[in-house]
Amino acid sequence: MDGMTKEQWGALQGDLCKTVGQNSYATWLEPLDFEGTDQDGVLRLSAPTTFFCTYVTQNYGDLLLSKVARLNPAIRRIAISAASLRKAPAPKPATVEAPQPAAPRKERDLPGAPLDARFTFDRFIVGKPNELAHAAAKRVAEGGQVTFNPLFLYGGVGLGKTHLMHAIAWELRERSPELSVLYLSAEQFMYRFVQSLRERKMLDFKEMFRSVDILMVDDVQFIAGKDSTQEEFFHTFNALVDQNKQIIISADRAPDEIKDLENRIRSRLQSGLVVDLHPTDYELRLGILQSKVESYREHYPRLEIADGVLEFLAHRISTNVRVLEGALTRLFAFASLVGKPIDMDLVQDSLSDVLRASERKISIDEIQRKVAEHYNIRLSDMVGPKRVRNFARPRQVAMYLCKQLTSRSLPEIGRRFGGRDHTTVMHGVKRIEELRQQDGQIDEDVELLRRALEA
Ligand SMILES: Nc1ncnc2c1ncn2[C@@H]1O[C@H](COP(=O)(O)OP(=O)(O)OP(=O)(O)O)[C@@H](O)[C@H]1O
Repeated sequence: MDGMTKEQWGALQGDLCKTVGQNSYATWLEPLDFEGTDQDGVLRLSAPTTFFCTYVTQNYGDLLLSKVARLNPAIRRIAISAASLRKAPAPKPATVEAPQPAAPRKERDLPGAPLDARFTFDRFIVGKPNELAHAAAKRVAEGGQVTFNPLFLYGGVGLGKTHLMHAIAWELRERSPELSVLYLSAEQFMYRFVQSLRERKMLDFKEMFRSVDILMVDDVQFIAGKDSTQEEFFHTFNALVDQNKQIIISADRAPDEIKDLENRIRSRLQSGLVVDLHPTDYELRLGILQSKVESYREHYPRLEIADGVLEFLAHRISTNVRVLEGALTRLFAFASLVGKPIDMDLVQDSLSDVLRASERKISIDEIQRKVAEHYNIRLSDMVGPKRVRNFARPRQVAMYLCKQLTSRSLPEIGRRFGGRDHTTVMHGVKRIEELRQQDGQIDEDVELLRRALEA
């Protein structure tokens, strides 16, 4: 059997990304370079650093080997070495070995997608924005009589739809191993369907989909505009509902907002329970970060996180949870690579791109106006020279919020406050930080203003 080619390695990338998720892929797998294969079935990869090699081998070695071996059974081992050391004498590459002889892989007979081991209910943090979706998912996972069919979960990118679906599947598998649970994406459904048409195996396809006890289809918006796939999906759907089998669907929007979806499918999708995952709020983001830190401790037991770092990330990265997780992964990796604690300096160094991309578009003007309004003072007094307490305190609050909510530098903020020096801004920011600890009223004011500005 021939060795693996660079093209084959390239062709695996999409699949790897899907399996481990965009962030982990971009952090750990995308930087791997294909180096070649040896006669004795060793696939050689290189990574940027030694730490990287060890980390990837320990955490992704088995996954890589199983994917590679499936594509090319001649590969029995993967060796990852650091690119910078490759030419140096004999650094032992981190390796992962296939069991000898390779145990025959037990293929599942259902064509579902693999479930992510991390996506369980235990690891799903519940907050106001997702409590309804979580409760509905939990109810379905408890099995028993089918009460709402289908369960339709929807929400924006990275808010936990796939996590909840996998969690349902894990729990059902554990509670009722006899049930056949099929989880797949709408894209895979279409792929199977087209393949069966091409291979003239439609009967097998229909039989297989109609024989499952629980069908879960992720990202159903994908079939919009794909007429024959919709048609087949509709029949599958009806057949299962008729047999009182549970269906769980997810999408990035509500059924009536999915364009190019046949009306009969739309109304079918709406006929059960439709629940949405709302955008995360600060408390939920902080909870998720705290729980992720706990799970990272297994890999990085000695890393310290300075006070305020998680709070800062939860404030600043509000787009989606995936980005939040990616930021934390990068911070931990960076800190352990450079051997430094995780503090605000490290955050600024290692996450500048993420922070820029997720920066709120809150302007200094807006902050000044809101704060002046809140304290009932004129805008001109906020930026004017008067130093009386009535103006100075709101001015400091506004400076503090400018520092927290925009990426403007201290000198720039100073200029916008009537040409003040950056040390004045720094002093103002510090003062408010102290007052927030000592004075409940100020703390409440600042929090209220922050929420109003972010709303
Ligand atoms: N409430 C939560 N608690 C813990 N982790 C969460 C939570 N919500 C989302 N996540 C994590 O965020 C990441 C993205 O979630 P997931 O893949 O489920 O998003 P999605 O809604 O399916 O997004 P997409 O629309 O891109 O498919 C996952 O790693 C998931 O574990």
